[in-house]
Amino acid sequence: MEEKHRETKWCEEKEQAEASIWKYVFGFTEMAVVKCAIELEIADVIESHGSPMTLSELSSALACASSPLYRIMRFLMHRGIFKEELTAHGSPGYVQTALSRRLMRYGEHSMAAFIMLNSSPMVTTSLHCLSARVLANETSPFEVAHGEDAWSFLEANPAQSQLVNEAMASDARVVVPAIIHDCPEVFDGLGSLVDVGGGNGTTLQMLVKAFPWLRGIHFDLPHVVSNAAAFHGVERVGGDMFQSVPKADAAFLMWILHDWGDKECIQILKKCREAISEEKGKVIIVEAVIEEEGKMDELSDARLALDMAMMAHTNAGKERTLKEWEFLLEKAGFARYTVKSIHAVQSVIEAFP
Ligand SMILES: C[S@@+](CC[C@H](N)C(=O)[O-])C[C@H]1O[C@@H](n2cnc3c(N)ncnc32)[C@H](O)[C@@H]1O
Repeated sequence: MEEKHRETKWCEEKEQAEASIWKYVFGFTEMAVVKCAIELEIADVIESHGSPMTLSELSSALACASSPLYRIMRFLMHRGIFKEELTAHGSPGYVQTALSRRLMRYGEHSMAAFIMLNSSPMVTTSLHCLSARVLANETSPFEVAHGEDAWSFLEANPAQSQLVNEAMASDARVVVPAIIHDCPEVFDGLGSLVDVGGGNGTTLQMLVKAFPWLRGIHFDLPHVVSNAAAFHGVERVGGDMFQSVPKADAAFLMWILHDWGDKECIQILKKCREAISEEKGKVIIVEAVIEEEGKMDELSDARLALDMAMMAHTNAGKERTLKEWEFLLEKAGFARYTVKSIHAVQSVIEAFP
């Protein structure tokens, strides 16, 4: 009886594998089709049409042939990215979903820039070299692919640097409202905030707008800060966080520490600790916290994929478990910390001197 049960289970597993393997055979295709939809601005065109849009209306708006467009839309509809509804004349038309709105170039919660970055040759070439890192731990796939580390490469390639900054900004436009909504108390009592590695300044602009009592200091590498737009209430400072961090009541680090190994993180955190005020000071870290087995949620896949991205694009960066965060904070001399979950891939960790 038990033998029979085992055999049935094995057959079911084999059948499942036959279907699941195609997900990997065509894994990149899904990304390529979504990238194609972003390049054509399909979601933006359907959004501005404002009602179900027929294939012929869509193809004339995009000035393209209807037959390849039909096949692209069939693929995207099958994945639930667009939906079909009848037009006022009873013809089938395409409409947006919450997911397709994320593909709009100019939408409020657009993640188009992040997809454009992750499907760009700069990113995919280093992902192709992931095995080099596994075979020799010190090897950086990014360096194997591009001949230098990501920061030197980006400094020498302004167009690629812009691609990264736009991608980060698109994530910031999603996660910063979640922070403001889910834990506004984090900013209570603070007079000034330095955003360490603030990218193109999007995050700090949103924080200063939401908490107008904050004086913002946008701190990043000189070539990054010099390309960021000026914003009322925000001072721009170029420098190196490994040397020193501008003084403020609190330091804010979003998607910074996961770029670095433990030794560098401790160095950055110590510089932040020196920069903040001793009484009301704190360091606010916005990063993923990898869950222990069995405590996964619907964003766990994204956090683990991000860890693979860190393995591919940085020398020693990684996503960290709570125990690993605790280790870093203790080594950097912080007395205590709290962790707040928000509706995002990241959590908010507050570390106090
Ligand atoms: C992944 S991006 C995060 C950007 C931003 N915090 C966000 O979440 O949108 C990492 C940032 O760290 C900055 N960075 C790298 N090395 C740095 C250094 N030594 N000093 C200051 N900033 C640095 C990069 O220029 C980049 O803007």
